[in-house]
Amino acid sequence: MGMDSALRTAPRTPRLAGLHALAAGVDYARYFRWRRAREGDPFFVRFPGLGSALFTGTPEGVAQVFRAPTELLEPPRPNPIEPMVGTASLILSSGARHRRDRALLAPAFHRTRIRGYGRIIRDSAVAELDGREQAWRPGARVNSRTAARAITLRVILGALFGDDDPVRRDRYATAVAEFLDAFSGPLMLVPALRVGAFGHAPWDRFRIARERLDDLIRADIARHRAGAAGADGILATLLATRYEDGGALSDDEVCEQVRTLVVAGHETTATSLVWALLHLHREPAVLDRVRAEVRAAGDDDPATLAALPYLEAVCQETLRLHPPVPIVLRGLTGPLEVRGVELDAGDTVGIAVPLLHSDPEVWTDPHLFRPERFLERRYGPFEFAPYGGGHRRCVGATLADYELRIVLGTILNRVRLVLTPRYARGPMPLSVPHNIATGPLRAIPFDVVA
Ligand code: HEM
Repeated sequence: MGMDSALRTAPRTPRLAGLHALAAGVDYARYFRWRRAREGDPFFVRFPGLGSALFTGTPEGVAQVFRAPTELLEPPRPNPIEPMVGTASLILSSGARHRRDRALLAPAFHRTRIRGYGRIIRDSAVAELDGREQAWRPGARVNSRTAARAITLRVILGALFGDDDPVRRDRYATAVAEFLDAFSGPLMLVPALRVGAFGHAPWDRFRIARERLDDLIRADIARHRAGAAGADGILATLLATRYEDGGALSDDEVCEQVRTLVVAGHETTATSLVWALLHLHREPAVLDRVRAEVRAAGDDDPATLAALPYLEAVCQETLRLHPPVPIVLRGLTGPLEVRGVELDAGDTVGIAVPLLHSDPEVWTDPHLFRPERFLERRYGPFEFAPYGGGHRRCVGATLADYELRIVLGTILNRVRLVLTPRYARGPMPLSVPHNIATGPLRAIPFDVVA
């Protein structure tokens, strides 16, 4: 049975599909909960212009998808983020090509290499706290989104290029911000809008911003090829590695992989830092406990911070309640059954991560921020999946985990913050899509008190 014949509970008319898409766009987590409450799991969601997907958010359904034979699963097409990352990107390649490129990229993200990035991560956090005309001095108000983005961009650039050149950093910061801002929600979800209009359409602005970023990346590739750059970064590894048949990535392919890593490795981690800081400063008992653990560790040695169990639990609980990538999609190349629904080649299946992370069968008081749960029990890969799963699980997961703990630990060690009253006590802000990741609707301000 193909997807259409199984569409028993899906919105059927374009008008309804549009309303559903709107509801999902305004508050996707609530929309998912509403569908689960109304129809159970799994259910279909139709995105105008992008097609339908069967969504599941139960460990059983997730296991069926992540355990399916790899040749059955590929990235869905058309893909909302294709213009951002490009078709050569690891995120969008499939089959033998994906296997080959993943094998090429994975060593740069291996546990042993990640430890080497610890110093870059700590220094990036310290530079943000100490630099920029003492933006974090007592009495100052800090925009946590801007600060977190500055730190995570610095980390990924340091990991990519193996050094920290302030001129290049500034150029990239501007180009990446323009690029991300130019890729609006409508451009992502409505492919029909991806047309130019003599340089004035949103699509034109996006392409110009992408070209600007690519110019910077191509200049760095040329510098590396000419031997004028360090050999420690991920870029050097990408350029030096050869496939089994002796072939190598072309400059254009390297450019798309680098653009992918900048985009995938920057906003996701930044948004998690903001949510973690927000929760900690709304929950004094949790903040006290994690700060005591960090202080007792004595200094901000990166490896020590990364190994603190309660700090790790805080980061995991943040990723549970606010998975930055709330939807993980697969296009099918053949038949697959997901919780009793038979899907076929050409169909799309999705994991609704917020549902999985709030499944009452798995999580006690799922709506509460309670890091202790991660110390009391181990959760399996089909219960807790902020990094997706199977053969396409996030290649940067180890780096991201390491980065979250070190940056958060460094901030907690060095400054005392308070939330403005609106965020200290008011309702939690809505989570909305920002480019490749989701994050709080508004920037969350903190006052520095010491
Ligand atoms: C908190 C931070 C992060 C989160 C929550 C996150 C989440 C994800 C998720 C859910 C996927 C899709 C997995 C799937 O389809 O099963 C993914 C893929 C990916 N992520 Fe991350 N990510 C994070 C940080 C990073 C970082 C730091 C990098 C690199 C520097 C990175 C690079 C990638 C790449 C290249 C893929 C595509 C992997 C593939 O298709 O083989 N991510 N990420």
